[in-house]
Amino acid sequence: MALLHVAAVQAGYLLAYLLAVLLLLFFCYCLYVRHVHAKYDHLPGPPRESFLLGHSRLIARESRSGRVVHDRFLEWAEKYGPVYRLNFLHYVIVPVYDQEATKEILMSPKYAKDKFVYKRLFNMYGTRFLGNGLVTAIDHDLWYRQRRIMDPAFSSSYLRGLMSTFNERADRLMDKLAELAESQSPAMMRELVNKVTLDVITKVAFGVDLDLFHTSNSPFPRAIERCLEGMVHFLRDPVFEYLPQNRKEVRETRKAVQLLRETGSKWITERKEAVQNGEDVPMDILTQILKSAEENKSHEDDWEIMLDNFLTFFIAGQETTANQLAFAIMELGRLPEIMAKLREEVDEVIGTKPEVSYEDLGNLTYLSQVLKETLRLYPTAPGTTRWAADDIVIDGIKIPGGFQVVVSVWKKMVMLILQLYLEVKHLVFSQFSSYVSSRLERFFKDPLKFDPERFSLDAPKPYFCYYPFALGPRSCLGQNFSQMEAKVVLAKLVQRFDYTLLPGQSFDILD
Ligand code: HEM
Repeated sequence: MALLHVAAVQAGYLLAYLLAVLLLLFFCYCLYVRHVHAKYDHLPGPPRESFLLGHSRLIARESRSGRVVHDRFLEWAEKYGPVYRLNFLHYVIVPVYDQEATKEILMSPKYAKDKFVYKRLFNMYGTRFLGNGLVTAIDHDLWYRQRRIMDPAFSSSYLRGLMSTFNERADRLMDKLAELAESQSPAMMRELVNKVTLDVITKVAFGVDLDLFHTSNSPFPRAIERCLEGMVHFLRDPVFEYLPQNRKEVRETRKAVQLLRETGSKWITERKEAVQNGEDVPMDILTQILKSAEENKSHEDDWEIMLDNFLTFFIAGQETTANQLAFAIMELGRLPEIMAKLREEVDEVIGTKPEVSYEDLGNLTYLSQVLKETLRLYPTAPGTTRWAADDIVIDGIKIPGGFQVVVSVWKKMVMLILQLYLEVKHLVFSQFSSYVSSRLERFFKDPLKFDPERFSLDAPKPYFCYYPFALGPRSCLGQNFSQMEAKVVLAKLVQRFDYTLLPGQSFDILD
């Protein structure tokens, strides 16, 4: 009994010690956050809602309410100028809308992608998601090796060879639209262009014909949508996954990621076997993904990295172009004069030809302008972020660089030596929103007006304020691919159909 009493007293002391240490650590952390605030509070910015959570609850609220979070960033950019700050714990986010700083940061490999956003996408809700794939790789060497191997699959000579696939997949959409027109049924264009771009990417990237216009139960469109929605909530709302009302969404998102990774595993295995059996395989993205793993033999994680890239192309290569097409179709439906001008060009360049050729693409200049203007108002991948390691001056304001401290504390406690390594990473990162930049009056006059003339050949080129494909070494690898595909689809649509938008629908952007 006495022994038990002693043990209980000792356990009580231990708990008290532990609590005291935890309180001390929390106190030190709060001091640290205070120090970070003091260091960056000379930057203008909206008032913090909370000492520790900074602006994150406001952003999460905005996201949950269904409003476009970027509109809030736009308001702040208009109010606080080309550089301001936002806080979350010990992180400082610095949105940048200064052209020279945009040029310096995005064009230089010195500024790596930041860990706060991109490391977070390594796993989503505990399941490996984009891992160390091309979009999310932070380590320069790992990224560079992959990019160098992937480049040939996006060279102009390779892309030229994809014209027949672009035409053929676009024709499937035209056949479907003809069917709908015949029966006078409405066409849900966002859904339909999604099918085209998914059909295209799976065919040209992985050699698989999903034929979504004739397959009604493919799980892939929904899985991709689920991943993208999940990604938005996961990035914006740190507590999203812990709220009971979100359990179903979290579970479905995990399942969607698993489905895509399992599909990747299956298709990669089949391709590997085909290569081993000496079969002829296309020099497509899947072949390049296998090559990058071969060159990377020392990397124990190569299978997982192949899957990371499989997911990266499956997702990055599809929805962005589909949404660009959907927005372009919407604007053309709303603006008959622009549609008439485009039709004139398409009639002149394509006429009644059944195929759009590679040479035709260069002559469809007004169509290029329409597509560029679409991405100005509706950038379908709205931004990027970079880690600012060193001090930088933006618009005359000095912004101290991020630094990393490693604090080592060791303490003797109840017969145990507890060594506690506490790594406190203080990250400052610059955020570039193409959505905000393109909607600022100081860069684009009358910014909400859809006007393709902004991109006519004799108009001044936007100077580091228009970057729907990002800029510099980490810019979009699929830019030319996507714009060739978009041009073929839109040219064929305009060549073959007149359309009007159904009345009563909303033109609001879904974030
Ligand atoms: C309208 C269509 C598209 C838009 C607006 C777009 C936009 C972007 C943006 C903004 C980035 C930078 C992302 C970041 O920094 O986080 C990016 C990266 C990337 N995109 Fe695209 N993209 C489009 C289509 C495509 C397509 C069709 C593919 C592939 C077939 C693709 C493959 C990639 C890859 C691999 C990267 C990572 C590049 C790197 O870091 O080396 N994209 N894209």
